[in-house]
Amino acid sequence: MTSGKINVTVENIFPLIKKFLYSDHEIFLRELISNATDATLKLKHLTSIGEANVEYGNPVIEVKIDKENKKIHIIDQGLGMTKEEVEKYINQVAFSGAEEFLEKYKDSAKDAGIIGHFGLGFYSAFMVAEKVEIITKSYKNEPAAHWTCDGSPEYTLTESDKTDRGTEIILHIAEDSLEFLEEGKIRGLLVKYNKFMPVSIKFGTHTEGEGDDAVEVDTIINNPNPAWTKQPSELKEEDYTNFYRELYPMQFEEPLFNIHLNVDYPFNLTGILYFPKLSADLQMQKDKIQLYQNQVYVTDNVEGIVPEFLTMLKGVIDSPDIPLNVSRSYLQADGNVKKISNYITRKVADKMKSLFNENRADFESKWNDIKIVLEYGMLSEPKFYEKSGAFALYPTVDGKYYTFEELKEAIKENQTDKDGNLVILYASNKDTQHSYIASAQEKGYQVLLLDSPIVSHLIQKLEADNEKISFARVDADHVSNLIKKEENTISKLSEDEQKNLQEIIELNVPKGKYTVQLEAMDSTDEPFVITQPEFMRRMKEMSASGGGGMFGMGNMPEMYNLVVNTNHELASKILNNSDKEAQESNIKQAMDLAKLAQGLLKGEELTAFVKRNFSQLK
Ligand SMILES: Nc1ncnc2c1ncn2[C@@H]1O[C@H](COP(=O)(O)OP(=O)(O)OP(=O)(O)O)[C@@H](O)[C@H]1O
Repeated sequence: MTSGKINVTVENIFPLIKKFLYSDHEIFLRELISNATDATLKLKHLTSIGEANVEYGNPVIEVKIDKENKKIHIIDQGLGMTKEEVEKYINQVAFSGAEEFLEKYKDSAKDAGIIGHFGLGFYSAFMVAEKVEIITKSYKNEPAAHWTCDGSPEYTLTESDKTDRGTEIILHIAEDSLEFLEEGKIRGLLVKYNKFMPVSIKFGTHTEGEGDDAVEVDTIINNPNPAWTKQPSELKEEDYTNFYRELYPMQFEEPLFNIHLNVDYPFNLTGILYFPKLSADLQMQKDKIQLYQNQVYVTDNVEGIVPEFLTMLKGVIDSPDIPLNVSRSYLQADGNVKKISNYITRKVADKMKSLFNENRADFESKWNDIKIVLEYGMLSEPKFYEKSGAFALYPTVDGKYYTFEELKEAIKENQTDKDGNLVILYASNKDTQHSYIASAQEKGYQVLLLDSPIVSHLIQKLEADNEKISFARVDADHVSNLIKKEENTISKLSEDEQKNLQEIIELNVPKGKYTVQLEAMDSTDEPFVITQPEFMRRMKEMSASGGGGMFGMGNMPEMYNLVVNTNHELASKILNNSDKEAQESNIKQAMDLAKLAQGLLKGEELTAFVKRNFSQLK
């Protein structure tokens, strides 16, 4: 028997491990199963190249709970270790690794985000165990070894009579970790971390068949060959949907699209991303992409790895090339991570383009469910924006879908103003802006329906990037002014009359809230229209949905213009009415109708309006 002192300078490392890793005790199981998997795959490799002269067979990793004796066993059929190897890999190397880890991450260790990702390996067993045994037999023809350590730096190492190849780790669970002896707890951890590990993991047995045919079979926790490890050519659409179910058993909605990621140079990355139907609560949606390294689950927080706009997607990314033992800010500066992020962005753009080209009608039908992600991408990733011209859609209120180029072509004849600017009209709500949409359509204008919360930012960007193009919401001005065609129509009223009319109306309209603006328009255009100037409204919206440079704008009061058509009969009628009361009531009625069309007539005012109009019916 050998006994000795593990070579460490930190006097007693285990309490430290416990303390630092407090919040993530559960990772011990992932670490030990990873080691068992590595040992199994290494043996597979050795047998395949003829270095190990043993039968690889169909190895299984078994996890067993012995509740009575407070023990957990993790048993593999991998390559095992000789006594010398235990000495070398467990006593010396691994321990120095743990020590180095503590030295390096002492200060930042409180950042659980880092700590959980650090493969502390074998020694994480001491987070839950007061004593750990390793009984291991190498594939080489040598006696088995038995290592025991009780959490102090002392260990013993003897020979063992184990005859079958592989390693058994026995954890004597500490009093403060007895929860890990619960079957449900362990099953939960196995499903969380090991659901897709490449070697079968057995946890207990269950009965299959009934009556005389009933047999007891091993319960295998994982799917060792998940869809993302296969080639896209091997998979049918149905396989992708099935894998989505496997990933999110509680999710009942079908995904809209999937994107298979598969690259091995200059970095290694596989995965499948899904576009889900987005719920209104975008925050809830985040962090649903799972990150794996060689089929071992690492985290579902992919911030910094996946471009921000894609964090609303679901699915799996598997890459051994993402450094996880670093802080998030460092991650963003890492060259590989940057490349991975760019690759994913490009793949998503390419996929959108091919979906658009292959089946435009289908793509259009899904546009409303995916536009937020794509519009967000256009705003935040210049590369994505460049490519978006090929698939980004601009729907009209009538359900037609244009690309930006098509749109420009379709409207250039009728919607170019006298200065040569192309004016794109849009509405954000078909119902509340109905009367404005109708007026615009009467003039033969196309009206887009742009209703996502970040659209004001996108419009701003499109205007900045395209010369002589501007966007105006249909209620931004009187329809005759939205797209100014020729010099103003001549006013029927003289300048004095106009001045007079302005005063009369201003007297009857709440001060500060509305700016009265007289305009000479077609006599058939509406007499009173309330508009909301585009610029102020857009800045306010941008500020509300979060955006730099608009600081404070969100708090500005709503600003409206009251546009009065001086060529409409009503203007003359008001002006020439000598009965003050009748004049007032004409203005009041016209004003209320204008408010009604803009959705501003509410509450008490609305009640009074209804009452007044009923009484006029009498
Ligand atoms: N089940 C096992 N079978 C065979 N060898 C093992 C087993 N578990 C651990 N080892 C050996 O012990 C070494 C140390 O393991 P440990 O988990 O501490 O570190 P690691 O696996 O090398 O790295 P990591 O910190 O990423 O887990 C391994 O490299 C391996 O050689």
